[in-house]
Amino acid sequence: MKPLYLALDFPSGGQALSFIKEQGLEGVPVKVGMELFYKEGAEIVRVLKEQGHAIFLDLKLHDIPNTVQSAMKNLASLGVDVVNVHAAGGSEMIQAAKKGLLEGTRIGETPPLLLAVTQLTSTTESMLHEELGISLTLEETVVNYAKMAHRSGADGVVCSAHEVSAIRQALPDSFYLLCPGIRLKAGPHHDQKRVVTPSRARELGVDSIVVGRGITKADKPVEMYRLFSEEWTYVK
Ligand SMILES: O=c1ccn([C@@H]2O[C@H](COP(=O)(O)O)[C@@H](O)[C@H]2O)c(=O)[nH]1
Repeated sequence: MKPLYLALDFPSGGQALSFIKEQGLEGVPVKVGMELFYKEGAEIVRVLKEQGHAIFLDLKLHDIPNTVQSAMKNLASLGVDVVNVHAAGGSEMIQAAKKGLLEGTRIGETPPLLLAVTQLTSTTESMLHEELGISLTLEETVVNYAKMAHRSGADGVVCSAHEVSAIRQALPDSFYLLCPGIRLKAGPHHDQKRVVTPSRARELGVDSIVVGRGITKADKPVEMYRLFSEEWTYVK
């Protein structure tokens, strides 16, 4: 199965849960990010799990290895499906994240997938060079991060679909590629810079996509959900 994670970027759990109910989106895979988690904490994860949603907990940990290991141990105990760290934290931090996840997973359960964020989909080539002082190209940077994450025990990376072909050439197909920055052809890009359509992401071999505002801010969210998911899962 190749999930489309609906990004629940809402100010409160009440708003997120009402949205799901009003739009009839009970049970769809969801992404809980910083906005919702920092407001509601683990309780929102418990409620969504109880309602049958697969959960990508997108907190993008980035700290010293010891702190990340302990934090991941706690996150694993929530029973979520996917978690992530910033690849920029380095190999020792990613290994520690993996260790924490294994420590926190209950016996008999599967640990969450561990993904490393390469370069945010809001980053451009010029930001990389001029603001972050990185002289490699964006694609080279993403592929380097992906290789390092793979060596360090991550199950995959978060990247833009723009870099998927280059990563697939460098690493085994089993390496999981999750892509935000997904927009319909005519949709607004908001703050995203490296965007692709759901059908292009599918053609490129992306494993899962994240869609937020294209659905949650639409006039008719459930119709947009249907458009995004049909374009994503369409089989000729
Ligand atoms: O590189 C990244 C990593 C994470 N995200 C998250 O995905 C969603 C995208 O939301 P849209 O409204 O569809 O733009 C959002 O929650 C981000 O925090 C990302 O966009 N890019």
